[in-house]
Amino acid sequence: MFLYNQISIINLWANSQKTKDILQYTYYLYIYQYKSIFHHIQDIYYRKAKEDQFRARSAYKLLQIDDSFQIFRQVERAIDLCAAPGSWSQVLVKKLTEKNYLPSESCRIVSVDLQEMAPLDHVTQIQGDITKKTTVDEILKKFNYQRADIIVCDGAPDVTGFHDIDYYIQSQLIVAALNICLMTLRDNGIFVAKIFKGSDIKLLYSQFKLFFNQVYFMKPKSSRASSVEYFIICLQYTPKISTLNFHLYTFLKEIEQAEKQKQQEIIDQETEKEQLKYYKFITCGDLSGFDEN
Ligand SMILES: C[S@@+](CC[C@H](N)C(=O)[O-])C[C@H]1O[C@@H](n2cnc3c(N)ncnc32)[C@H](O)[C@@H]1O
Repeated sequence: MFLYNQISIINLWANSQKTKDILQYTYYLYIYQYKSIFHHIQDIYYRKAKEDQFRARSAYKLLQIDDSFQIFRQVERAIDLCAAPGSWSQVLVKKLTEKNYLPSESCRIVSVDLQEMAPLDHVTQIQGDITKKTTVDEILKKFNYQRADIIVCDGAPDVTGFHDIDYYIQSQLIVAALNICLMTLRDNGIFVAKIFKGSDIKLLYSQFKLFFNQVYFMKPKSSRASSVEYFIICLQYTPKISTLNFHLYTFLKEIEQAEKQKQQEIIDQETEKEQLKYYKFITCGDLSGFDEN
């Protein structure tokens, strides 16, 4: 009886604990939703984007970068990397239209993203990964092998919450974007990309300085103060050295890969040989009646 009472008290306590947990969870969910709705209502750029029919408030970041650096002064062909949902592409369309470079029969804006993006007039879309060489080939094909005047990249990985991993993936996107520049950007072209605060700014500066005459960092005022994002703005691309560097880099990489492959083949052959080795069968146990020959 005593034991039964104890069990029912524990059950009662556990049930009340569960209800408490559920109530607490619902409360947090409610606060979270309320906060994010409130955040949007408060956010002037969110409202402005709705009014100006931009697909995302990020459009203003690119517009503000342009206000400071006049990045669209001589732009006829543009590449938007990591473009979805497409507000930067909308800015590109707007800027090229102002200069009467659009509409045109030939392709002038190419946008790439892993995700499918709703169609946009004057924008040629590629659904692909910017870290893949095939994507670069596709971009070049769309431009009929002509080079771009500007490349923008607002790439951001799906944040895992593990800072090191997030920074690493973000930096890989920048490396991929830079590789695309090396293969598709014209002499004196412009490159703009999102970076994360906490990235090694000095290192980034010196690396990009190898390829561009001018390198700047900026946080547009439409970028939330709480966000870790910054932008790198690179002007006057100087392909002479960089293309050579890049070819040298790919050449060395190819050699490295070929060597790795060769080593792997040798290892595979060795293992296969080991496995095929003939082992003499030795019987064990009572061998008194056994004649080997
Ligand atoms: C912040 S959003 C870009 C917003 C966009 N600039 C705009 O204004 O609408 C980041 C995008 O990066 C894309 N992305 C992340 N990794 C990528 C990759 N490896 N290749 C292509 N796109 C990638 C994501 O799919 C996502 O749509």
